[in-house]
Amino acid sequence: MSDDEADPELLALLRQHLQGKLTLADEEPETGVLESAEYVYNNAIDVALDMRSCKNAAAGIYAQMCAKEYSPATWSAHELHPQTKDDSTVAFIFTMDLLNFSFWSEKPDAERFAVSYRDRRWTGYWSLVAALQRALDEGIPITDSHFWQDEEECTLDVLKHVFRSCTDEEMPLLKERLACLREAGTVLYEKYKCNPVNLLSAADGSAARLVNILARDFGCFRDEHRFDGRRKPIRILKRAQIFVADIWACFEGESHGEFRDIDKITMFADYRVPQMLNGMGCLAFSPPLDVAIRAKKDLPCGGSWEMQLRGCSIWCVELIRREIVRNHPEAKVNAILIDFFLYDTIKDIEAAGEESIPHHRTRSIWY
Ligand SMILES: Nc1nc2c(c(CN[C@H]3C=C[C@H](O)[C@@H]3O)cn2[C@@H]2O[C@H](COP(=O)(O)O)[C@@H](O)[C@H]2O)c(=O)[nH]1
Repeated sequence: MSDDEADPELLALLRQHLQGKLTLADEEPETGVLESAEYVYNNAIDVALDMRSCKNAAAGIYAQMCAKEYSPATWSAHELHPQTKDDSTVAFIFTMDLLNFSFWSEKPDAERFAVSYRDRRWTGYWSLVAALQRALDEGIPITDSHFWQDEEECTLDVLKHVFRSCTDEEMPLLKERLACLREAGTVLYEKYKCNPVNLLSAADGSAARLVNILARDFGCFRDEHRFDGRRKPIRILKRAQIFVADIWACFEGESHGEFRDIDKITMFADYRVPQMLNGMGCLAFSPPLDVAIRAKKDLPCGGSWEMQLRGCSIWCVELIRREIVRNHPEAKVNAILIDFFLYDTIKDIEAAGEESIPHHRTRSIWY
């Protein structure tokens, strides 16, 4: 066959494709979060990454993760997380990550919102998990999407009871939490036979596809924002991603937790890990931003400062992950496990009263 004659087989394939008979295998989906994070990093002026500190942090993080044997199994080691591995656990984690936002308080520790459960006083993220477990113990079907839709049963007062505090401070954004449950109940009823397990089936083993399904079908998971005049929204998708990560970790990568592309999940842009990254010298703040954070000023949701904090944190953990993998090609480490480690570590630092800077203050349903 001379050079200018096309391969007959290729021609046949092309003809079939043009006739719509040949559907190329579904492109593996991307979430667009890492692309968004890199864009924010490249256009940030109030948040920067210190590469030397990122390299040093990578070595330290990897050493400590090895010493603590961080793995997906670490997730279930937390006494409040569900221990069974079945459909009810998927419903629990879905409920938890629908409401997994904004626990911070300006009150002193003794007066801040706290949940009393199993003879302990739980604050922050753990107050959410404790309140859900307590509700189930009390026979309230808080993880059942039929309950979320029942406006007679699932009222704001019932939610206030579920999340009742052992102090005078109420859980923040209770009305918004009820709205999240209502919306999720409706979407699950309309599209997923009322069962969050059907979301996993729709994702067909792809973590990225599951994140995209949550962002497409549930407004309360659509953590996307304008930044720096860019037409395409910046995708952060923190609670959609942490839902996938929690399922993956809880089921230790098997059954409901089996995702062939789990490493596409990024760090979860919350208000704790940026605090940790700054404390390690990896994230640097401009003087005005540094002053605002230390003064515990409100950073408006979707504002430039807040978007730079969230986007640069995602990119920072990605660079730390790449540095770890470059030095340890055999490492079973991804952005999820690095993130879980950083969150748990900043919580230990906070418990010891050794934070070097307060976490930033943005009140929102996104994180
Ligand atoms: N980036 C990131 N953000 C996380 C977590 C977790 C808990 N995950 C558990 C599961 C496995 C891990 O080992 C953890 O034990 C909660 N958060 C977020 O933090 C904020 C709560 O802060 P505070 O009020 O101080 O508790 C709030 O936005 C919440 O959504 C995480 O892991 N990563």
